[in-house]
Amino acid sequence: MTLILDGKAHAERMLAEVAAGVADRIARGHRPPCLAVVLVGEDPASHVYVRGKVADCARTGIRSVEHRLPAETPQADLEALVRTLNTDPAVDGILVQLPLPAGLDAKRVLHLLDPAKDVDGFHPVNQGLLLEGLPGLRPCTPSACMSLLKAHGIDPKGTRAVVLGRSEIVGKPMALMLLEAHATVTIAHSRTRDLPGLCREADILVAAVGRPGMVEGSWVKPGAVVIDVGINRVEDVALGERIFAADPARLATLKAKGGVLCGDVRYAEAALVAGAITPVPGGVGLLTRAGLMANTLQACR
Ligand SMILES: Nc1nc(=O)c2c([nH]1)NC[C@@H]1CN(c3ccc(C(=O)N[C@@H](CCC(=O)O)C(=O)O)cc3)C=[N+]21
Ligand SMILES: [Mg+2]
Repeated sequence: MTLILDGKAHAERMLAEVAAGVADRIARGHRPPCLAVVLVGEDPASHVYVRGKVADCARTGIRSVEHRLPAETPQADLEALVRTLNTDPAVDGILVQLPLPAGLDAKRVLHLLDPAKDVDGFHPVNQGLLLEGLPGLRPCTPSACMSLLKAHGIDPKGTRAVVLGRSEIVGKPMALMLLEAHATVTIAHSRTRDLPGLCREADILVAAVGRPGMVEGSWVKPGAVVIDVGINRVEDVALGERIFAADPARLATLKAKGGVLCGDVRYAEAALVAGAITPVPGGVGLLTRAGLMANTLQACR
C-alpha cells in the first residue's frame, strides 16, 4: 500500500493555520499582513502561479498588491520599485516572480531585497541563516516539503536522503533542511555517475531537476518516500509515449489536449514501488504557495 502524500490536503491545513494567525493579529488591533507581488513580462506560467498566490492571500486574509511591469522594463526601474517596496512600511513581504525576462539580472534584484521582507527566502542573508541552522525566512518549497513529511510522521533522522538537483531555490536548501533533521544527505545532479544506482539507495528521494519523467520506477528503493518537486508541461507526444508507458490516462490527456502536467518522477511507475509519494499536480506546488503565506505572516510578525 503506497501512501499518497496529498499536497492539497496539507496546503489546506497550512492555509487554515495562517488564516487563524492573521485573524488573531487583526483581533488584537493590527492591520493584516501585506504581500507585494512583482510580475515582469508575459510568461503564461508565471501569470498562473501569481494568480494562485493572490488567491491564497485572499483566502488567508493577507492583503496582496500586484505590480505588473512590461517585459522591456529596464533593470534600474525594477530595482527602483524594489527599493520603494523595501522602505514602504505598509509592505511586509516582497515576492519577485521568477524567471525574469531575458536581459534582467535576477540575482542583483534578489540581493537588493530587504532580507526581512524576502518571503521567498532567496536573499543571501536568509540562505546564510539557514546554513547556520538559525531562524529566518526559509525557501517555501523545501520548508513545505519538510512540513509535509512531519505531518505524515516521516522522520528523516538516520535515513539516507538523495536530493536530485542543486538549485539555490530548492535543491541546496532542501539538502540543508534534511541534514538539519539528521538525514544523511547526498546532492545529485546532471554530472553524477550512476544516478539510478544512487537513487536506489535513498530512503527519501527528492526530485527537483525540472526534467519530466526523469526518475523511473526502477530508480526507487522499495518503500522509499518520493517527493516530486518538478512541474513540467509535456506537449511532445513521442516523449509522452516514453515516460507515460505505465500511465495511459496521462498519455490520453496529452493526446486529447495537446499537453499534460507531470513531475520529474514517472508517478505511475514509482507509486508501485514507493512507500509514500507526492503527486503532480496536487503535490508540492500547492504547498509552496501555502509556505509563502506562512512566510508572509512571519515577516509581518
Ligand atoms: N519568486 C518565485 N517564487 C516562487 O515560489 C516561484 C517562482 N518565483 N517562480 C516559479 C516557481 C513555480 N512555483 C509554483 C507555485 C505553485 C504551483 C502550483 O500551484 N501548482 C499546482 C497547480 C499546477 C498547475 O495547474 O499549473 C499543483 O501542483 O497542483 C506550482 C509552481 C512557484 N515558483
Ligand atoms: Mg541541476
